[in-house]
Amino acid sequence: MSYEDDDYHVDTFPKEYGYGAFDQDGLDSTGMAGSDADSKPRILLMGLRRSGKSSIQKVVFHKMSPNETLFLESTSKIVKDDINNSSFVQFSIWDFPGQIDFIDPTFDSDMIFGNCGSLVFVIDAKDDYNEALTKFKNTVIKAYKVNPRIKFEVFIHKVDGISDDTKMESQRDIHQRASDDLADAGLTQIHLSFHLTSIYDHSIFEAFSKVVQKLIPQLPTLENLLNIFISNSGIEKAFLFDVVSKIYIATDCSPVDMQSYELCCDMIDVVIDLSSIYSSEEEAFDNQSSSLIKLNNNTILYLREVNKFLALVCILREENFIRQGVIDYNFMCFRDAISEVFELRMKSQKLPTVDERQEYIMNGDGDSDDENIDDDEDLVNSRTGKMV
Ligand SMILES: Nc1nc2c(ncn2[C@@H]2O[C@H](COP(=O)(O)OP(=O)(O)OP(=O)(O)O)[C@@H](O)[C@H]2O)c(=O)[nH]1
Repeated sequence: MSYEDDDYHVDTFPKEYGYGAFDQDGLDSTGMAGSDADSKPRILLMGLRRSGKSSIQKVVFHKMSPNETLFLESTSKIVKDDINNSSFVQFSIWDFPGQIDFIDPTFDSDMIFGNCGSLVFVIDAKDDYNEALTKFKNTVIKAYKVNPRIKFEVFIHKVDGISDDTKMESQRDIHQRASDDLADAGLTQIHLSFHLTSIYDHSIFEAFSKVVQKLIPQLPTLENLLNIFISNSGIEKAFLFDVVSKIYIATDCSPVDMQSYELCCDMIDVVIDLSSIYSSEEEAFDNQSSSLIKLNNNTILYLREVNKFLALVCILREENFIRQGVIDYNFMCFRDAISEVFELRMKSQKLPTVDERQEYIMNGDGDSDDENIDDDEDLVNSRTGKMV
């Protein structure tokens, strides 16, 4: 099967329940892009050949089953993919061919890195990573020079089948060597984030959740809302999910444990699967979507639709569910607040063009974000004040 094929198998989601056709607006190696994608923050997927970049993008955003990535062909040109599922989650992912040479003077680094939100560098943990680290260093130096606001994320990838000790040792070694290389280049101030990932489990979704969250300016507002919602409703943990990709765009401040996250992901799969098989409605997920699953350990999973793209999935003790009326009422307040944060964002959001962003970076101007955050705080206070 070719990478360019449209009819790759879709895992558990109905095919039409996705982000639409895979946008193959190919870019040439000098990076000329379509104008629409210029306005959205970019996530760049970079790394050596066969490190797993295309597989990650296909599995997380296009529901390809991990086994099918074995048949992906090598990427020969930059491929961009617009993710437009909601006002909160809007970005474009650019998948770079492994062989691209960032040091080549014909590579238009201003254009590529200018509007870049995150640079995800994928390192194959099962391979010798010396060459990958050299490429990583050169890429970071170049990218940072153009745009110091880029978030650098390192995926230590393909860690399936590797023991926990070896994983930790690889992470420690890669972290140390990458930081030393950058320090030698005089870049001690750059913050790198490391994630152990595999497409064969939920780790890739978890890692991508964290990457995407850093690009959502309203994250503190969403977290704040979730904190107040769970503490008023007797809930242990709540995730605000992007339903299509199953990445969580926000959660409350209690630590995330992988098992809880996996349970919530599985619940979304169950709801969408059952709904698409048995529902008479056209959409598998709509404003009536909700579900309750009782586990055999006194725990309840409770899912509610927030809007067309987002679902809130909560984990709570069975005895706290006696107050379902309170939970539902608080949820309504929460949902209203979310939709108002949306509207505020829509109003204030005129995404800057690449040139404006360049100017913004050079001037170090950050006032508009601060104003938006103040507006969001007022909103949180007014809405959560109504919760019981
Ligand atoms: N075991 C394992 N294999 C993986 C994982 N992710 C990707 N692969 C495999 O790695 C191989 C290369 O994956 P690609 O996604 O084509 O790699 P790429 O980085 O896009 O490669 P180029 O397009 O050549 O730059 C495929 O056979 C995938 O099945 C993973 O998490 N675990």
